[in-house]
Amino acid sequence: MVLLDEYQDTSYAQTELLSALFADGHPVTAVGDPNQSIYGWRGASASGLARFPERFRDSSGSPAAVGYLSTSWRNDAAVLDAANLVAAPLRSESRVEVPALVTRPGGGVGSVVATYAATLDEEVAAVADHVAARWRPGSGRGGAGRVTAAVLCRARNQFVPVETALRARGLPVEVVGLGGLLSTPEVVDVVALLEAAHDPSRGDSLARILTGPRIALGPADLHALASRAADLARADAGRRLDRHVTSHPDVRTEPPGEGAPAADDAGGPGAPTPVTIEGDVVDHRSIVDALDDLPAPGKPARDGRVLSAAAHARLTALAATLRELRSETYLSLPELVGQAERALGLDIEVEVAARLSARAGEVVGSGDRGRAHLDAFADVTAGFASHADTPTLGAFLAWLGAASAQERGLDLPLREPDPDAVQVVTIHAAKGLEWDVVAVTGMSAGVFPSCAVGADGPKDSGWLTGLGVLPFPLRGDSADLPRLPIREQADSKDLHDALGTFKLAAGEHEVAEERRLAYVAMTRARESLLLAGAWWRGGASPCRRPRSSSSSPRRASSTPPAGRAAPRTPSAPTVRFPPRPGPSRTRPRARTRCSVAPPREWRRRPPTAGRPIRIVRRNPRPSTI
Ligand SMILES: Nc1ncnc2c1ncn2[C@@H]1O[C@H](COP(=O)(O)OP(=O)(O)OP(=O)(O)O)[C@@H](O)[C@H]1O
Repeated sequence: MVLLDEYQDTSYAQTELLSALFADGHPVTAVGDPNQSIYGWRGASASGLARFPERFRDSSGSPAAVGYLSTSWRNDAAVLDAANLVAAPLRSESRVEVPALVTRPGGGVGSVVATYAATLDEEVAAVADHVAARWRPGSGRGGAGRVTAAVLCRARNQFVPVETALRARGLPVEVVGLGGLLSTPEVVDVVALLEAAHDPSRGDSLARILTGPRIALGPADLHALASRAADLARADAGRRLDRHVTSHPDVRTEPPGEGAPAADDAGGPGAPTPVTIEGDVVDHRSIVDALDDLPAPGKPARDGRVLSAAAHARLTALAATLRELRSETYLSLPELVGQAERALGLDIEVEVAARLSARAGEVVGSGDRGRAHLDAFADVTAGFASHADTPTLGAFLAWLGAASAQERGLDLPLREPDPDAVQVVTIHAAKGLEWDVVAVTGMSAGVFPSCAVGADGPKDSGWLTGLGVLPFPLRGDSADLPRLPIREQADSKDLHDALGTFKLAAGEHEVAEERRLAYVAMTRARESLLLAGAWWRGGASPCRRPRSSSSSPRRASSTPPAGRAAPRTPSAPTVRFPPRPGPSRTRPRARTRCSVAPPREWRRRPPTAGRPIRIVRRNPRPSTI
């Protein structure tokens, strides 16, 4: 018997493979929820479940039998109501019947709270306050009294403000997933040191170490180091030019003196120094080179800047550390990472932070999480070393760079979440997990849902732009995807119209994917769910005009397909948003007229302006939350 779990995340190619293996009447059971299909961007086909009975017929040749697991054993009533409300359009448009989930017998009432703040800072503050008021660590055997909590983010760039706000309230925080791990301070330092050791052009990585607590260079010393790099570059250029012009009579040389590179850089006292053009030397040497070739103590650079004695001593020690790391490339990757950790003194630092936190009764530095971050990174390193074809430092750093840059692809949970820490996690990485208290952040139009919204509704370019998307006509599940019938258009006007129609359909497709993501996020909560957004968010163009609710007629249609039962009307929670900031309110830090809209396309009913927070249901029984 073969059990295929999370079948909604299966791609067309995987279905073909599985069907080649097992579709000959072999007993196969697939379990999945099309409303939780959140990997469409990497080829998963939400309609795969609908095709399963036909593809995997039983031994008698009949389509596979379908059964329903419609009881939610996790979510309390209010949480489930809200999740069902968000999923209602998905159910009505789905090719496979998906009954709304019902609460378990004797399930709790639960609560759903929505808050819409003026700014991002206020939003994360509200989230942190909400979590701090409910989260409790386990006490005694078996973690009695424990209330688990997590903050779910649509994108990793939301992690830092959330984590900062949680830590400010003394909460232990665990950032889940590789992407999150790479943003923890300890791991950032280790990676920066390795990058500086591996690649002399990574002045940016070295700057992180130089300005961190260990080296702590001030602006004047940083400037002096940059001047040293410039001097080295000039000396390089001079040497190159010198070689080049030995037979060129037009190039003038001048004796060393005021304005010349340091003598030790230019071939010794008395050596002629060619005149070079300033623009030629820019960026030829980085501060990594300068660190490797420090001037003598107290010796000024050509522009007169000089490293302080303390800075010179610390930089000399750091240069020795980098040289040592470079000379240890014969070590295995995990050993090299361990060396970098010790070279930075992180092993001692995290231990001290843990002990100070325990003694003070509040979180100092990374509290007791620093060691866990470093251990998790050691696991990642070991995993890479054992699986990669070329487990070199360069390959590892390139892979980490891709993990940082990719918003979703590599963001997998690395280990079981710590039950006594508040998790900060992307929604994709939260799939399959559950907590007593869940806060979903960034629920502002353009952030979550992340689709662009035009005057006619959500729009998306689908496969038309960007090389990362396979053209829909080439996909095996193209029948389930928006079509662009280019060949059927008679003229450019028709083609233009067809493009517009395609972009709207692709926008709807995108909204459906975001809606499934919201459904996944909301169903992670057992008892308490907070939905949070903000009118004004950071970023270059943070403002959008608020849109009317369910503005797209196509999406607003809740008529079920012919022959299918109408979905159960959910007992919709009423959530109100605060009134849109009036013209007298200006965006903090940047004066703009417009504002961010709440995710109205997720709701059937227009919100009524009013109080910012409404408790959906009150829990009449005593609760730990
Ligand atoms: N029959 C049951 N009785 C009591 N609790 C149950 C039962 N089945 C599942 N649960 C609990 O309900 C929760 C959800 O179960 P499970 O994780 O198996 O569901 P799921 O469908 O895989 O969830 P999802 O796909 O949404 O992550 C878990 O805490 C599990 O222990």
